[in-house]
Amino acid sequence: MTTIAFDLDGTLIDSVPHIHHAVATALTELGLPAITVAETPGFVGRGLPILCEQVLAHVGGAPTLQDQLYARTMVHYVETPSDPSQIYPGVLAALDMLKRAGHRLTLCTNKPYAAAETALRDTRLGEWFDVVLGGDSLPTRKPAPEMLFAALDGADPARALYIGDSETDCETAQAAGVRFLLFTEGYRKSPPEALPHVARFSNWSELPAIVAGLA
Ligand SMILES: O=C(O)COP(=O)(O)O
Ligand SMILES: [Mg+2]
Repeated sequence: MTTIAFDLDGTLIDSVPHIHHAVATALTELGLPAITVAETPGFVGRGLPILCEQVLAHVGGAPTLQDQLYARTMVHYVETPSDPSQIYPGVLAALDMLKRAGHRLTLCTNKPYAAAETALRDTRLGEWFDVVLGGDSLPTRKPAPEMLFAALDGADPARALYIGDSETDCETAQAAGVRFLLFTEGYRKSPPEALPHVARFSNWSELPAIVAGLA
């Protein structure tokens, strides 16, 4: 049995439309210009506090509005249903095969826990994971390694795997001493070669065989 940790946004779910809706609605409520869908991936990956800080700078809003933007975005994050059709193709079959192979599946996302919980509930992805950790579950968030350590629950990091889409995930895996697998269709900013990984895949149907070769 291998403990496998998964990232959420840009890895299991193409959540940019949902995130964009929440942030753009919150910006409008605060009387600020909205961001576009195309701009949104550039703000995703380091958690909601950093997203709010960067979005405010981008639209020319006062930094003092950060707490309000966070609070309003959270309301829409939690109240707006997540669409199960935004799960990347092949994710459910891959999770099913990995679970049947006896692996322990866990989730490590920088999305605030309440928003992750509702997304996992709406998409029914939640039932696959033994442990779910969000960006505010611990005093630190990714790329600090504590979230991965907590998901491993004492298992040897060197025997575990972490699957994610971004620079943040790669740095987290490196900090924790966990092998990193890169899903290439998410919200990465740099080329795949720039992110050290033991394997990469663009289609979830490839993952069970990759894991079988590494576990
Ligand atoms: O909320 C974020 O910034 C990113 O979330 P993720 O860690 O699931 O990619
Ligand atoms: Mg991600």
